[in-house]
Amino acid sequence: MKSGFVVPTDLDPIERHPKAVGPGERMRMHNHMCYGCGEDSPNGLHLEIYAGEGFTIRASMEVEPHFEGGPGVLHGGILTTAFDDVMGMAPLLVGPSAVTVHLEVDFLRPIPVGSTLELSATLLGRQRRKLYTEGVAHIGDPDQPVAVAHAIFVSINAREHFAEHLDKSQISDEYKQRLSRP
Ligand SMILES: CCCCCCCCCCCC(=O)SCCNC(=O)CCNC(=O)[C@H](O)C(C)(C)COP(=O)(O)OP(=O)(O)OC[C@H]1O[C@@H](n2cnc3c(N)ncnc32)[C@H](O)[C@@H]1OP(=O)(O)O
Repeated sequence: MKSGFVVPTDLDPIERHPKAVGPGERMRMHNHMCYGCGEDSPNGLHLEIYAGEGFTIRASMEVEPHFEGGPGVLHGGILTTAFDDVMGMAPLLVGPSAVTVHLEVDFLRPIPVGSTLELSATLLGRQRRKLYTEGVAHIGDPDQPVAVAHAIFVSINAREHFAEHLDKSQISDEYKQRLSRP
């Protein structure tokens, strides 16, 4: 497999945040209108995302007919979105809100409509504000991945990062209230 993703060798130590969701528990929804995991997003993926052991995250996704790209198979962009969201939860195990700055996917096998896609993500390490993650997807045999992803997230101050665009949110009032809390 080819990949341009390089994890630095001089990583900062990481430890699970004391307030992070425990292994086996569902990750707290960061935005109920999120296209990936928001339960109120009308056309979203509705991913249910769980914390795993250590620095891992997992989720399942039913490959619905309206996720089709090529005939009978999952659209690659939908898979990429699912990876983005599941891997984007990994930084929350160690604390910070973080946004994607880089995401790459190796598509290994077609994923048929009607299958159940199992996604997992691992936080590989941290260097300053950068959080390095790996994602794996399979549809049955965990030893036969159908796709592998690598991404870098950068931690942010959510209040400052989203301030300029908050008015465009479908739930701007809720967010203004949330982000104004000390
Ligand atoms: C409400 C809760 C939500 C919680 C969210 C929970 C889950 C959400 C899941 C979905 C996630 C998304 O889709 S997020 C949406 C898509 N992403 C975005 O919109 C992000 C757009 N980008 C940005 O706004 C900006 O690039 C920032 C703020 C992330 C970073 O800008 P900055 O603050 O000026 O920082 P900067 O110095 O440039 O970068 C910091 C470090 O990252 C490195 N870096 C920067 N870009 C890259 C890159 N493309 N590839 C590699 N490395 C990079 C820099 O070299 C530097 O490393 P060094 O000098 O330390 O070595």
